[in-house]
Amino acid sequence: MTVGVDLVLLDIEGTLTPTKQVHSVLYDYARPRLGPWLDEHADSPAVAEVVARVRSLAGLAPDAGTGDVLRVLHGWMDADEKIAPLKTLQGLIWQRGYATGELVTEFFADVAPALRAWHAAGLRLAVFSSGSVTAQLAAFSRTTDGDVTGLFSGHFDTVTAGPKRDESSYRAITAALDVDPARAVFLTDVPEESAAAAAAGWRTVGVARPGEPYHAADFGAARTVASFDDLAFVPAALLAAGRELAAEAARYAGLGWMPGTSGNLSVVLDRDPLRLAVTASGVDKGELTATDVVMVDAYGEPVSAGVPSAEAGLHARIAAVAGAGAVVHVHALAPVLAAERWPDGVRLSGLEMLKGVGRGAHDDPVTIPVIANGQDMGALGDAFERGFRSDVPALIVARHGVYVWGADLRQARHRLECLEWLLRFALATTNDDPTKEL
Ligand SMILES: CSC[C@@H](O)[C@@H](O)C(=O)COP(=O)(O)O
Ligand SMILES: [Zn+2]
Repeated sequence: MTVGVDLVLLDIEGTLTPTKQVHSVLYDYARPRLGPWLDEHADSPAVAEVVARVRSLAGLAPDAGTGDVLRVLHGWMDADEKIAPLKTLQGLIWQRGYATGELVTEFFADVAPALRAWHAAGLRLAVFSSGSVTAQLAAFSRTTDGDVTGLFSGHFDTVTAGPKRDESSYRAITAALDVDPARAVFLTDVPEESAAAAAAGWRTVGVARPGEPYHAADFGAARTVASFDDLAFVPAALLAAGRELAAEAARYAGLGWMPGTSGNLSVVLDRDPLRLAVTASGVDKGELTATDVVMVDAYGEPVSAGVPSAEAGLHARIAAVAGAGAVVHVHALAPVLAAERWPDGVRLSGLEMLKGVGRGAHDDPVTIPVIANGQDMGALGDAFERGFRSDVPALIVARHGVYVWGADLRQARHRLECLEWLLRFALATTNDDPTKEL
């Protein structure tokens, strides 16, 4: 099932990394270093604050010595208490471990490819872990899959967001990231965390990995997966565009303008950088579903999963040059016949329907440019740009089809329907004298 979301929030332990890694590798690394760290950094304000908070939380005397503080810290660690001053201290120690290369984060094998794919598709990624933000950044800077810090646009811990089983923490994250929780998903292996996020309006997926402590946990109504391979996330806007493109393509197919698998449609998702949602290649455009859509860049190259239309490069060029919000390409017959009759451009005048392609009045003529067909979209794009006029929203590719664009799919459709009518009229009224121009 493909889910449209804008943001993926991730738990770490048991979700991205094996739990044993935290319990044996990281805790074993931190435990013997806690005491020396307190001694070595006694002058550091951060450490002084940690010590003061431990004394107060554990009910120690305000001047209790390092030995007493250390005993409390070790007790919390043994009980796996996620208490903020302990987490802060561990974070500092781990940070040095990652910096020196003594520690390397081991992700589950399915994690890094999924994170990279989601990020490449334009999803925002963020982390919510009981490990401190400092520890999170350090852990992601040195992983079995390299430095992945660049993939994340937000880090939250129990200090910056609140307890992980508390609904308000997820509301705080929603506010901090300025995201609609209905378009955000939280992945965790702990059912209580999943429930708290769901109560705050988030989508949730339970991660029940084989061999992990919560592998048999009950996530209630939430979907559960054993691996990120089972998750298909696409940007919510891409899925919505796919739905719109599929409905639009069905209309054109119904008109007989998309024979076989011909034709393709696109809408602009973003201008900076340019991103378009374009129909998938080689499929019957009358049978498209919302997921038969691919995000492409300014060159028509895919930036999400799937194979985009072979003509995506021309769509992107038209969107960039004309500032169009939607581009449609169909293999209706009239435009191709018209280009055959008037290969230097199809001049149309004296018809009320011209107002449907952006002219001011019936006596405001227009010439639809014609370019030669080819398989190189860069060359087609250059030819389009040479003949481009900002007040002509159409292009005929000889012996191929027509491109029409507009602010959105509806405007492009209205223009295409009117243009197709004009071209049929032009052909029918010049049949006796094919050299005649309207
Ligand atoms: C009948 S095949 C036509 C294609 O070669 C092409 O011109 C077309 O319009 C559809 O290509 P597509 O890659 O499916 O978007
Ligand atoms: Zn085509």
